[in-house]
Amino acid sequence: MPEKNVPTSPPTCPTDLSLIDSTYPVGVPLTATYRLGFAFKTINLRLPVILTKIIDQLSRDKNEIGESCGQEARDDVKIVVGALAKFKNEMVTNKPIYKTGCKIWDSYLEHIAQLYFEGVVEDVKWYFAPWLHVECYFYKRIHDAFQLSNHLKSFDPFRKQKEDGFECSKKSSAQLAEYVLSSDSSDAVLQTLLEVGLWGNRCDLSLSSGEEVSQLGNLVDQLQGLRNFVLCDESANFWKILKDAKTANPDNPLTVGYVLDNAGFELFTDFCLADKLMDRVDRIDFYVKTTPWFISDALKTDFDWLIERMCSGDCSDFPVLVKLAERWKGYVLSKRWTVVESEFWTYPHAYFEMQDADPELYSTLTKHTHLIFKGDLNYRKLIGDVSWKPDTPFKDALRGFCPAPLLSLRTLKADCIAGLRAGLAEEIESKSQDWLVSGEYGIMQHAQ
Ligand SMILES: O=P(O)(O)OC[C@H]1O[C@](O)(CO)[C@@H](O)[C@@H]1O
Ligand SMILES: [Mn+2]
Repeated sequence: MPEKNVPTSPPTCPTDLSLIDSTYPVGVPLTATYRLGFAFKTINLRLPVILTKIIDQLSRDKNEIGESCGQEARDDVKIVVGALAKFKNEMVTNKPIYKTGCKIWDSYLEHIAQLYFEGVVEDVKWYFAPWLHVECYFYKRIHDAFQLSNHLKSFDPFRKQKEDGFECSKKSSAQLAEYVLSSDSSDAVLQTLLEVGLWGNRCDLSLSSGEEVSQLGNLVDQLQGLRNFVLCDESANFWKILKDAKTANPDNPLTVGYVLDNAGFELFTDFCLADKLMDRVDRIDFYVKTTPWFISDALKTDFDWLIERMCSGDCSDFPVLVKLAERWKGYVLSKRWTVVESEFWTYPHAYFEMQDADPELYSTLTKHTHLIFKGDLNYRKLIGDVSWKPDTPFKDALRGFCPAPLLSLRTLKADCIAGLRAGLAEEIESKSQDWLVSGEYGIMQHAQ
């Protein structure tokens, strides 16, 4: 690991509430301290908007919630809204990141305080703490507000947006389904679906603060035009490892650990890729979150909903969707597709910390022939949300995390990146100033 690129010493996080009018220096965890970084924009603008939307939506829907969950649930709405409003005030006034009473979170907070704030927990504040920690804490606190209620503990404030995300992309989904059903399992088709999976990641709802993002048009037809926007394509290693593993041990079951990101259209693209992958591997384990996360992230309920929805009368206009979903149901029933829930994905930890924080999950991941990590947040956690020099080797940025060979498919929506060839970042920057956060560019990076 080249010492010069690794942020061994913590950044100086000013505790005098002064922000810095620049973007991040090299080698520090991203924080909102730097006014010109995307972290600042997120904490200053995007997160308050997301929270306000939840509060408004709950207030608007309280009668409906009362009708479907009972009068007491209607009263619960008031409790949750009160807690969220108080929480919003903490955030916008840069209060400390308070303890939550949850051991794993509280000790992580102490760890952050030790690393960056000389152990003073009260100094870990919204604008000065590492962005990754703060943004994860944001969703944890939203979830905690619902835990104060009696009847809304498992209420998902983002469910409707996630479902709408798929509904609005139905036509494109049907075109993709047609492609999947009518094509063979050649290398070219599999590569096409890998790229489809990559670009499916443009459809997250967090970047848009919850505004509808749908796929329009036939994604397969759009791939040619999108190829110039792939900044790093190491996907050949993925296919090679699967092939070599089969040749070396034809009787050993091959499995892929597929760490999902967003529900809705992105999940649909993941299923299309997984469908064709079944000709190469024996089993795919899909890793999902356990609580509503970054608006559109997939839960087990979203996984099940999508397949059910496709089989239901609501998709009868698109028989290809029904047909494909029947096949996917079969994979689930035969356990060739499994859903694995783990709380670790909703911890604030970067992945280089997984082995200590959740040795069991780490060891489960080591058993896969290959791993796929979808999306921007997974990428941020892979490289520790650090402002690496963009040509830092991806493997170095992982800081030892590599439980099995892994492929990251990510469209760029946060200002951290590693693994680019020297000079490329500058080239792209001269064409598009917001290339790191616009979601226009993508990477397929591999490590083993
Ligand atoms: O769904 P993804 O691809 O992980 O994206 C999540 C989004 O949330 C962010 O973490 C910022 O809110 C960005 O990194 C990204 O825009
Ligand atoms: Mn997401």
